[in-house]
Amino acid sequence: MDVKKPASQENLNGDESESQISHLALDIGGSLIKVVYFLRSNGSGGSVDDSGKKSDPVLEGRLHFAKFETSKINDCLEFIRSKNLHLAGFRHHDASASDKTLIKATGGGAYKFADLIKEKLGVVLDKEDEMDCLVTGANFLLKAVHQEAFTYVDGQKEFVQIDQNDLYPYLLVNIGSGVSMIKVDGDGKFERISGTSVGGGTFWGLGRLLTNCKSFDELLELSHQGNNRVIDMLVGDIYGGSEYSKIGLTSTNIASSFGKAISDNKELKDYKPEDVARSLLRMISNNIGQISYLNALRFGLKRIFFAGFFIRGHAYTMDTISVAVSFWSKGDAKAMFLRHEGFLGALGAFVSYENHGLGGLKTHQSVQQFAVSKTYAGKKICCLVNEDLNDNESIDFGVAFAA
Ligand SMILES: Nc1ncnc2c1ncn2[C@@H]1O[C@H](COP(=O)(O)OP(=O)(O)O)[C@@H](O)[C@H]1O
Ligand SMILES: CC(C)(COP(=O)(O)O)[C@@H](O)C(=O)NCCC(=O)O
Repeated sequence: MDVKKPASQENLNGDESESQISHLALDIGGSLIKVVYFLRSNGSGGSVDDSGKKSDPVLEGRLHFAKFETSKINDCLEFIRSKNLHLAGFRHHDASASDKTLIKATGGGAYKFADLIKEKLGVVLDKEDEMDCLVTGANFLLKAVHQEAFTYVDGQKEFVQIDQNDLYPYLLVNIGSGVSMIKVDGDGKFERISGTSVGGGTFWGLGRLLTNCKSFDELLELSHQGNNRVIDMLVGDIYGGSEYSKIGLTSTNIASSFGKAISDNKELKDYKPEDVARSLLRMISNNIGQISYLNALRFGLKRIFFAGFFIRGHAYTMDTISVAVSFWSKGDAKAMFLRHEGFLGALGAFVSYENHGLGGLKTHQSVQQFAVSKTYAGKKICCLVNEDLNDNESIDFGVAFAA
């Protein structure tokens, strides 16, 4: 596709000045809309010539992350409009009117809400395949961002050093509303090998019905305080307090999630919402961990990276998934998590701007000791991330406009 200069460099009047805005990418999922946008630092980069090429190849700035509930898409569109981010797209050569500004977008909502977004923001969504974007985003993070992946064992988070020459193959498990399991063999080389509809949407949907929680965070917080043993039937409950060691089950292993509810002669109201939330979270996390391991086993994959906003960096979720993977693999396989867990698709869509000649990505960091220099998608990327990144709000970045 031929590209004119970025629309962001024309007629901006809003919050973010013309000199600051670069690209915007969206991932509109079943539950959440993920927004990634780049704001360049004041004064960074050089001038843009008539053909849209930058004389200085690198713009320095920050990559920002935001998310909104998909059901509140209007809030998201208002956010984009208030920051004038919608002007940060690109245009076809033949575009004559402003409604031809294109914004990279992925996820089912890129189809579902295309007309609404065109009507409200006057931009056209340039759709990228969701699985492509998840893999591109994962590879990008794993290769270019320092301390992105970590294990979570016995309450301890440990960052994993990624050896770029020994990254593939791996299993990517994206736990969004539903769950996709993707075998990744390289940049752009992958196969979606499995999935399950019992995912984040199930936890939030069932949890809402069972506990009357008003928000996902409330449900998660509630689960933190609960005790699943009140509702789950343990091996010991069946075996009179004993373990069933012959088949590797301890007395405290869950024999049947929610199983106690069949014999307790209780109504839902007799259970504490926190115990229900805990059992539900454990059941779903455990199930995903187990299915993931079985799929890893099918293809002999040792590394499993879990992503998606279901995880939310939540200790109990990560612990349950880790234990499930470790239990079923007898310690052979390891669950790993990503700091930017929910933004893989949006990052993948962002990275795809470079396929249109609109700026290869160069990430870079100002703290020299954490500098890494990677080849990503055939391009050299130097990446640095602020060590003070604590709530995944931004990464220091450089964007190079195509030569
Ligand atoms: N604020 C939130 N509102 C709703 N769901 C949330 C929230 N935070 C985390 N979640 C969880 O994350 C899931 C969505 O994850 P995500 O990776 O964004 O998938 P999708 O692309 O399907 O929206 C939800 O189903 C829910 O389990
Ligand atoms: C259809 C989806 C790819 C959509 O992605 P999402 O919005 O859930 O992130 C995902 O929900 C999924 O993989 N569901 C599982 C379907 C299945 O394999 O049974």
